[in-house]
Amino acid sequence: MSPRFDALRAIGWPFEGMPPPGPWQDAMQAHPGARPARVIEQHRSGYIVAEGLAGGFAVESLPDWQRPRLPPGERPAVGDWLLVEGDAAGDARAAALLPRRTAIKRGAAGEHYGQQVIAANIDIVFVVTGLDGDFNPRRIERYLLLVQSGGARPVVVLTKADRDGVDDTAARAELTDAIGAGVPVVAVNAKDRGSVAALEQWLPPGSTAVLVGSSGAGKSTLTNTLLGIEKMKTGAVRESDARGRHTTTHRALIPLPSGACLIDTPGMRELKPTGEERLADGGFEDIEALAGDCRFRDCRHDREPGCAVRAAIDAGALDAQRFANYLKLRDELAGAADQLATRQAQKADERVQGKALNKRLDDKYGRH
Ligand SMILES: Nc1nc2c(ncn2[C@@H]2O[C@H](COP(=O)(O)OP(=O)(O)OP(=O)(O)O)[C@@H](O)[C@H]2O)c(=O)[nH]1
Ligand SMILES: [Zn+2]
Repeated sequence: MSPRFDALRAIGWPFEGMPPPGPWQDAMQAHPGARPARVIEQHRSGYIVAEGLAGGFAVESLPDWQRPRLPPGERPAVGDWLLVEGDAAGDARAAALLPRRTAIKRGAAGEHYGQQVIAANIDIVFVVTGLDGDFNPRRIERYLLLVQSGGARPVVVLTKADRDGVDDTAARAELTDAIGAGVPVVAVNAKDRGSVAALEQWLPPGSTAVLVGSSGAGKSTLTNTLLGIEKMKTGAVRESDARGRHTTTHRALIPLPSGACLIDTPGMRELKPTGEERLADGGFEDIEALAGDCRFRDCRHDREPGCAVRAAIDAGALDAQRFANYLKLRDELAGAADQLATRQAQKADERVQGKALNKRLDDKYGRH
């Protein structure tokens, strides 16, 4: 059966039909009986995938993906494209994972590789922040680190620009100080179609976007405005919900009129920077590269002789403020890494104690 590319396109298939020559095409030719489908949920023994907008179906995982020590890059995640064989209504099986283009990763305590892929093949991440009390340049900076380290492109969306007393010029200036000028920043009224249309330039057909940001930042409002639906389950509904939550999470892949697709899963909604993001991948590559030229491998770039980083600052090649941000972040990351190590040590300890307890029970009552 040949793939239905039109249907796939609506859920983010990045080509107009067959992939061009390259690894995707090779994989498809190596599995001529299989067809592409996109992962929308990840479960212990398999995946829910979609071949279009009509419902998902279960596929059995490849045994290889069940190995506990599999590097995170090799286990499919939400947003990945699989090649699947068999009947969607019955015995569908995964045959291969198509190479991943981008990944949003997060440090995960207890994972062997310390990292977990939250979503794959995301082109654009809208980092959504309200221009009200929610506004916090440091938090935005953390999100950017998280996004850029996986290869996705971030765009900062400042919502509630229409609110009284909001000064988006001042907010932008503050933000540019923190993150530099390389990342687009757009201020919008998330409820207004004309205003939100400014985001469409990042939403071409076949692309995949996600919205991240704190609760109340305006993600649902933006989603609905992008969809052209005036009111769905946003604030008004939520206020009547005792648990303070609404339910947009069951729609994992949302096709937009622009031809792009939004991924909205609980994992994405809860995406928060942990502090374990890697500096080298997160927009500080230049500084890390400079550090490689310092005379001492453990140079703190403080007063050490032969410090390439200081030399670059003195020569005006590196902005002192960016370097200060880098140092702050580096200290925070070191703190987070310490905490992580402590947690992992505790876990290992608990496991050992658990085993000892099991053994005592086994000795007493026989194997259980
Ligand atoms: N005036 C104005 N209100 C907005 C704007 N964006 C969001 N709001 C309001 O802010 C409240 C929260 O917005 P939501 O879209 O529910 O926020 P969310 O990010 O989806 O929140 P969670 O679902 O909890 O993650 C709602 O009452 C929205 O109407 C905006 O640009 N302007
Ligand atoms: Zn140095």
